[in-house]
Amino acid sequence: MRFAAVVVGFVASILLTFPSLADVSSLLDRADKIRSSDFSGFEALITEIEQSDETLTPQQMHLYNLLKGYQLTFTGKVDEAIALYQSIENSNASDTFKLRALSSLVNNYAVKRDFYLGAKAINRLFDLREKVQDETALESSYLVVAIFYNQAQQFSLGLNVAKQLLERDVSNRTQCFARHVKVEAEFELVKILSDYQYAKQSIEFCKKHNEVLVASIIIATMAESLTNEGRITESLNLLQDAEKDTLASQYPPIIGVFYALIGKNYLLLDQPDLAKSYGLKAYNTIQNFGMSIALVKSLEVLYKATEAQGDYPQTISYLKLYNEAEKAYLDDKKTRSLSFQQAKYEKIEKDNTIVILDKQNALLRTQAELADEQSRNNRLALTLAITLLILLFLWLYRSRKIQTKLRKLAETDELTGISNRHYFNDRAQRIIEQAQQQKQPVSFVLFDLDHFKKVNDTYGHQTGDWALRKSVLEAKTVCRSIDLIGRMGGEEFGIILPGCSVDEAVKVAEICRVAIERIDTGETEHKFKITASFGVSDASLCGYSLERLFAGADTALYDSKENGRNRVYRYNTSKPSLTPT
Ligand SMILES: Nc1nc2c(ncn2[C@@H]2O[C@H](COP(=O)(O)OP(=O)(O)OP(=O)(O)O)[C@@H](O)[C@H]2O)c(=O)[nH]1
Repeated sequence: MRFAAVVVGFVASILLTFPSLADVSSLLDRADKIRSSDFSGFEALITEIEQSDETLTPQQMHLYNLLKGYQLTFTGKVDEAIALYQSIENSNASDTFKLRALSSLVNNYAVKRDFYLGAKAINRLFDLREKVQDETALESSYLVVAIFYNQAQQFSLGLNVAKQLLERDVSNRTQCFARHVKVEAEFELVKILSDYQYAKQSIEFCKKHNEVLVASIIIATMAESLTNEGRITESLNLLQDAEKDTLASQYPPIIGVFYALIGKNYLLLDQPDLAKSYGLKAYNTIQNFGMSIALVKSLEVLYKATEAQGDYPQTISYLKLYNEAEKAYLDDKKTRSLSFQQAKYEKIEKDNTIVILDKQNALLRTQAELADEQSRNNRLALTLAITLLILLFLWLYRSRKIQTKLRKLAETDELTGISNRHYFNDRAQRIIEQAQQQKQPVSFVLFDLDHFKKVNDTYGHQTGDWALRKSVLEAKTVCRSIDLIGRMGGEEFGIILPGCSVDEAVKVAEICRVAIERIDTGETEHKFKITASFGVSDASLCGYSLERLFAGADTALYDSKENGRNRVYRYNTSKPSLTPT
């Protein structure tokens, strides 16, 4: 309690006046610098800022709010200060500003003795500290936490943070305060200091850097430790040497402790009168300051001194007051510790919940990743299957094409593009069978180019090939789609005409003969005549047999050749069916 107020309230008494400053920004910076060393100057600057016409930027507004909060705390408006700091914490201020606000919040909760909310603010402060680089804000946050821990009776924690702070390159003021926290924590843990040398150095350090009040507090701690060890005279000397400085601080809680400790030492030296006078000094200093350890100590000295003096009525009244003050003090101590523990366990519970949630999230993430992986695998498998299918399809298509090509090659006469004899026979056989089943007529025309050897011999083999292709083309033009034309070999061709009687077939043959006869050979650059001789048979004459139809047509063709060529003969007659035009 005594120290929380010191942190926010200790100021130098020198009042500085400032010349009118150029802009709000420099006013804010100056106010920030002098706030703990010159409170009056600081307040003057705050008033100047408030009266300025300048509009504050958001950053300047955050700094102004921080400083305003400091002013509110110092003037006892702790609740208002807390509300302001909370608004900074929840604003869009930078992390450094937020850390400063949180440090001040912790400090204000300590002043308010609300150790539960203070401990909760410390948890938020720890989270934020990771993100802040500003050394001054960090240093100040460590110091506030260290002091808060001691206030909350968590001396091991206070000692730890003070040690961390002393390892850093901190300001002299912070070092002095951290040294005090360390000495106090060590003392409170075992009630006897182990290192008086360190305590002495700390007193000297703080005095050297004008932190006289903090030096007095360390002196009080050291003196109490000496008293506890039975080193009464040393304790008394230490306290009396520092009495003047301590009185100059005008800070009742520490003056009260000093007097009470001197009184206690006199008690132990069997000097109850002196003990009582210091006990009274202590009591008078502290009695209106509220509950404090100084009050408890002063009443203890008073009831023991009056008891030693034999003034029992006084002893009873002091003892009554002592019991009340001690009970209140112990209750307060217990409450501080419990409040802190409650916040601590709530944090542990929250952290555990976060750990569980994190684990659940990790599990969900793993499941999602697995599902993702599975769907990726499925997609991959599908793509692979589709690719394989496409490849298979392409392969089938290609092999089908090759097969078709091969089959075509096997079925087709290369030179003319019509069916070769083998394929012609196959298909003709089926057409004839079908005609027989349907009792339909079917005819067969066989034709052979005349004196073709002479064409080859006279105009060359290539011209002969041309004549063969051209004759076939002409023959095809007279054929219907259901007719089948094929090359029987050399310059001999056959046509199967399903549904045609021999008379109709003779007419078709005649048209074909005329068409071949009319071929213009000009494009070969040779002028010659192409003619062909025809023999026609049909199923009514030869029966439904390819062999017999062929033989019949061949006989007629022979007759045609024998009787002058370039004519159409039908089987079984001795005269030509039609004469050449
Ligand atoms: N240019 C060419 N000539 C062929 C082809 N196949 C057969 N020949 C020729 O056709 C000619 C057939 O001659 P021949 O059997 O004596 O019959 P022709 O000369 O037509 O006499 P006739 O049939 O009695 O009118 C031969 O000279 C063969 O070499 C071919 O694919 N191309």
